[in-house]
Amino acid sequence: MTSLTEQRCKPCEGGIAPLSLSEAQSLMKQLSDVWKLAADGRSIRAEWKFRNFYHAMSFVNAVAHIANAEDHHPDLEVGYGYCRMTYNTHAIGGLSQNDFICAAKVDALPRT
Ligand SMILES: C[C@H](O)[C@H](O)[C@H]1CNC2=NC(N)=NC(=O)C2=N1
Repeated sequence: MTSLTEQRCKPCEGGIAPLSLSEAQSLMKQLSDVWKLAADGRSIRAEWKFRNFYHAMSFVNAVAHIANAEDHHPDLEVGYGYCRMTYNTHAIGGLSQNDFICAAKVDALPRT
C-alpha cells in the first residue's frame, strides 16, 4: 500500500462517488488521532492548539502550501492559539482520497 503522504491529489470536478463510510473508516487508520470522521461520513475534522497567533498562522501557512501544491483546499478557522480544519471534496459533497492525502500531509508537518 502506497502511504497517503506519497500520493498526489487528482483533480476532482465531480463524476465520482464519495467514499463509503467503511472506506472512510479504513483510511482513518492512516491518519493521526487528531482527525475525526463526521458522523455522516462526509468530512474529516481536526483541531490544534498553539502557543500564540503567530504559531497558529505559521502552521496555517504550511497548510496553504500543501493546498496549493495539491490543488485541494481545507476549510479553516484560525485564531489566537488555535486552528480548526475540515476537509471534504465539495465537488462530490463528501469525502474522496484527496481529503485523506491532504490530511496525512498536514499530519506530517512539523509542529512548533
Ligand atoms: C480542479 C480542482 O481539483 C478542483 O477545482 C478542486 C479545487 N480544490 C478543492 N478543494 C476541495 N476541498 N474540494 C474540491 O472539490 C476542490 N476542487
